[in-house]
Amino acid sequence: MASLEVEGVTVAYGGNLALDGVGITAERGRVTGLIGPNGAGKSTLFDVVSGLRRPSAGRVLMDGRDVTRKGPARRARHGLARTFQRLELFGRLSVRDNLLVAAELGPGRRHAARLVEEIIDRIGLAEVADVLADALPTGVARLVEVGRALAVRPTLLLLDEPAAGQDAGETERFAALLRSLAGDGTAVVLVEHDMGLVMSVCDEVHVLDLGKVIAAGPPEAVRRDEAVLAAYLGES
Ligand SMILES: Nc1ncnc2c1ncn2[C@@H]1O[C@H](COP(=O)(O)OP(=O)(O)OP(=O)(O)O)[C@@H](O)[C@H]1O
Repeated sequence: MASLEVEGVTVAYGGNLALDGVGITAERGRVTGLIGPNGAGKSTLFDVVSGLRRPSAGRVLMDGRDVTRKGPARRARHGLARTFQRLELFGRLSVRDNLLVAAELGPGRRHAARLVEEIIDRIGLAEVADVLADALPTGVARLVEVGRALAVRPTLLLLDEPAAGQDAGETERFAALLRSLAGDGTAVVLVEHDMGLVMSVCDEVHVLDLGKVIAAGPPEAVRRDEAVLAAYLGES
């Protein structure tokens, strides 16, 4: 059973259809890419999956259970965590405390301090653990967001442009982290504009354009798909 199933999801902003009958799935142990030109509907789909926006049609299932009418807190308790395209860290807290706040809310709360140190090691944040989040370069702040999402021990992890602002070395380490999270059995869904990263880490890619899924499959098939090439060529 898929960790995440989205079926026929439609969202309109006024008269503009941001999502039009969208269906995607994500499995545990796999990295699923969600790509598409600017304005395709990727962040809106994350909002629907995480419970921040109610679709006008369609369903969201987590581990086979219909959560379409459940709020974000219920979905989080069921194992969902996400990061945001716009950074949402507590700027006046250190990196360690940002992680701790999340860990104390999650299923690992009784061992929160230890869990946080494990995440700091795993993501390579030891050097900045005591730095205030406001003082971090964007690429590092995005890693801290990922760390904060991990602090609730998610089974379904939605990452919205996590590699933006990272240099080539950071992106390479980040790719290894994504593979290792999938290796732990997490279902990772990745929205990302860095095509090199998407193509190298994803097991499967779904392509959105103007609110519709125009292609889905293994990265090497999707990158040759004519509808996908046309959608990206049309991007100004
Ligand atoms: N709050 C909103 N009110 C009205 N329209 C919105 C709102 N949020 C998004 N939209 C519109 O919905 C469509 C999908 O936007 P969305 O942000 O989901 O796309 P995206 O694929 O995440 O884009 P990007 O890659 O630029 O982040 C776009 O046409 C956008 O202008």
